[in-house]
Amino acid sequence: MVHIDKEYDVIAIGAGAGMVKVVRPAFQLGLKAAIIEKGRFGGTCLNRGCIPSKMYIHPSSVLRHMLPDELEKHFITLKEKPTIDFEALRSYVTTTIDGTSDNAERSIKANPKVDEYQVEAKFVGDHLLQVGDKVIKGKMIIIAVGTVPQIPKLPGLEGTPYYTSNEILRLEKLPKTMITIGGGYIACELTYFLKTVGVDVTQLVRSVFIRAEDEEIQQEFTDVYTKYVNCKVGLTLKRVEHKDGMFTVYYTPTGSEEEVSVTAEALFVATGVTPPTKVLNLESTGVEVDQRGFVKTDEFMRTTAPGIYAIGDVAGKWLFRHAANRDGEYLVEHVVYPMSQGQEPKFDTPIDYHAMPHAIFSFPECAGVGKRESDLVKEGIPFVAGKVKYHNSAMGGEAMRSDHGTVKILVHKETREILGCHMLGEECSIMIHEVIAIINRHGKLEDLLGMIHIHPALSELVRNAGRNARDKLAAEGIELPLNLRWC
Ligand SMILES: Cc1cc2nc3c(=O)[nH]c(=O)nc-3n(C[C@H](O)[C@H](O)[C@H](O)COP(=O)(O)OP(=O)(O)OC[C@H]3O[C@@H](n4cnc5c(N)ncnc54)[C@H](O)[C@@H]3O)c2cc1C
Ligand SMILES: NC(=O)c1ccc[n+]([C@@H]2O[C@H](COP(=O)([O-])OP(=O)(O)OC[C@H]3O[C@@H](n4cnc5c(N)ncnc54)[C@H](O)[C@@H]3O)[C@@H](O)[C@H]2O)c1
Repeated sequence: MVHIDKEYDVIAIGAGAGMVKVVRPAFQLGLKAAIIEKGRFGGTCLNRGCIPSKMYIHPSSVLRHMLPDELEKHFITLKEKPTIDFEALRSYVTTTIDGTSDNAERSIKANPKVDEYQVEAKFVGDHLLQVGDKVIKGKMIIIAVGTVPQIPKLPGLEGTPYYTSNEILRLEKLPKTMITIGGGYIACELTYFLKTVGVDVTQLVRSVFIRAEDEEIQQEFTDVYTKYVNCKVGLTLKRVEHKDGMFTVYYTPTGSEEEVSVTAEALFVATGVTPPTKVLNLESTGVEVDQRGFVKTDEFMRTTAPGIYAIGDVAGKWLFRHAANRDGEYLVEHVVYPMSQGQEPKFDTPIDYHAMPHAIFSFPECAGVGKRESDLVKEGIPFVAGKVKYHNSAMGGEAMRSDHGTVKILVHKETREILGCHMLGEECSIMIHEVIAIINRHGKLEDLLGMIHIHPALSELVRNAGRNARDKLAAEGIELPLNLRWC
């Protein structure tokens, strides 16, 4: 018989979304709650993810706008080459994120309504967790342990001082030269930042960039990105050598047997993420994981063990902070709040991810929501794709003089429901939001075109893509409601 030191209504493992989105509302609703966190409060997003990366990327974008080509376009000359004080920026980033994390932890420590265990948790039974020398029990347990960098089995790599995003976001000094491995979100965002602040980077991409993106956007991203960053695309990595402080990565280009290599001072490995579920000792519970170690959950975030839930990255569905947040909000509405009222969980409406958006904060920037063109083709849904280029708008063209950028909007041919939208170009992570609102409400083309768009804001591009979809519907002889024809 296991001795139980303390019992709770709600316990979350992981102080990212688990803390802010579940444990905090739980104790605010009067439930007995505990948080277990082995590292810093705030999880990946605050300490080594979204926040520090954007704190580096934004100044990089300011600097990129000062590149001679950009300035000449707007008839500006700069007498001296702009430089970035990396040490000052690094210090600002580190102090800000560490301060926010420390404050969050301090406020939890000072709060008598919640217990904090600063250890690595592991299960010792379905509702039992070992936290240091104590065993605690939770009626409801939320696994919110996120993901960690995944390292490929590449001969010669293990034991070398390569960087992952964790180290890149804490760099004390910029390397002069660097090799990046990977073509996903992390590789493209952080390599963009490093290249812009002056690191001579070569990026090695196995097959394609940002593979989950709508194909057309992916192609334009590749065209623009590879003009900005030196990339080798389409290859098989062979091995890594670390000698005299230098990394050499050997690879064969696709279709060739000949081994080639690239050498640099630093190596950045950005080849995906993996869930840290092995240490959780899930074998002592009924919680099952899939082949990659992600916790299996249903559409109510229930694991295969009653009363145990998984949210965020570890559930392997959507690996975004805004997704983890929504998972937490859903659990509070459907399980935590009813529990605080002495009621059973409400498993009536599954979580709705159909309007899950994303953005890639690289150069170029991309954003999307809903179905891709290839999804609609595969699903046999009749649609038209309304498209517009940035330069075909007053702001994107005449004012900003954009040489790239697209907005594409996918509309159901019969119902005119907006099914997806994909963008590439300046500020598209902001522009996408009007379409998120429409898709979220299963809105139609007339909902977009009926809105008055501010002239000549960049958002007119979204409307113009909608107009293009309308014209395509009309060209196919599809009868349109009167209010659509002149918008
Ligand atoms: C470089 C980078 C940039 C990113 N940029 C963005 C972005 O711009 N926008 C976006 O939406 N997403 C971004 N992401 C992804 C985002 O960070 C994650 O989707 C999000 O943080 C997941 O939240 P989570 O709560 O599921 O897990 P996490 O935030 O990872 O939190 C999990 C916590 O659990 C703790 N933990 C793990 N195992 C245990 C254990 N056994 N016991 C106790 N504690 C444990 C960890 O220490 C961690 O603090 C980025 C990620 C990276 C790496
Ligand atoms: N802006 C954002 O929202 C944002 C930013 C960063 C990260 N994230 C999240 O973090 C997750 C992880 O990002 P990521 O970039 O690590 O993963 P990813 O899955 O986006 O990209 C991984 C890349 O590594 C490559 N790769 C994998 N194994 C390889 C191997 N053995 N050899 C060569 N290349 C290999 C893949 O082909 C791919 O290009 C993303 O899925 C995303 O959801 C989001």
